[in-house]
Amino acid sequence: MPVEEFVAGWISGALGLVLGHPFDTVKLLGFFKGMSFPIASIAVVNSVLFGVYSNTLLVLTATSHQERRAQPPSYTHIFLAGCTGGFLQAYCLAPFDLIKVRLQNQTEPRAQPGSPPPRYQGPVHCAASIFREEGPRGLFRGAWALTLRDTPTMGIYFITYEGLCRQYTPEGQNPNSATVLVAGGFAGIASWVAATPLDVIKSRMQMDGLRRRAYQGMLDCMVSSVRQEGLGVFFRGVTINSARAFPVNAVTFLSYEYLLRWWG
Ligand SMILES: C[N+](C)(C)CCCC[C@H](N)C(=O)O
Repeated sequence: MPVEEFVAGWISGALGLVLGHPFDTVKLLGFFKGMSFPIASIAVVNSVLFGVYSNTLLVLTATSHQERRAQPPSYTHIFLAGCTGGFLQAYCLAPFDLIKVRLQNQTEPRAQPGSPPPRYQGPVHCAASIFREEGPRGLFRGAWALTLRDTPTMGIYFITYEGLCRQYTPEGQNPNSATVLVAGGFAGIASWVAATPLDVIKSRMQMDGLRRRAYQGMLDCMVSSVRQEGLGVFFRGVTINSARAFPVNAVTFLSYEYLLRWWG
């Protein structure tokens, strides 16, 4: 099984993430607060995404990464491989994402002296507390919403990337850097716009129970969010998600493409 894609996915994901982190934390105090944890987690998550994507294409089309420029896979195959990658990476991402959301949501108390100390002291403490209080399943709170968010939208991600690259590249050639950056950036925006409604629900499920409110499940969370806040709730954060998505995914795809080219 080719492993280059796993390694390239890891490195490129980490590079993209450094760029995106300030956007992730923009509502909060310190911009680069908690950077080492996401870097460590992206190692697993992005390499699963790109590794599974590429190996699924290998199974579906019997072409390796190197052969795919000359024999481009169909969009159906690209979509299916993207969904498969998205599905599996969501499962790996779930505990990391839960911890990220929990930690980011407790940043405010720092500002007020005399307020109670934050519940979690850091990522390891957060994971350990959840594990102790709720067992291993607690670490997968919101995982279903996350999987639903990422499976189709990762298909959209790769289709947009490939589609734009093909549009602006002469047949049989590799896309140039400008094309890769723009296609990667728009792939990020397209998939994040589509992912935002379930992203909102996912984050609410992950915070559920901590601040009194307890949802019965994902559907209940959707219905009560819409009842209280209207349909606009599904687009909460869409602008910041898109602003973040462009640079993050431009850099991710650029480094991914070039690492694979260097390695032959
Ligand atoms: C599927 N979904 C839209 C959620 C993510 C697509 C892009 C993934 C990338 N690591 C990023 O963080 O932007």
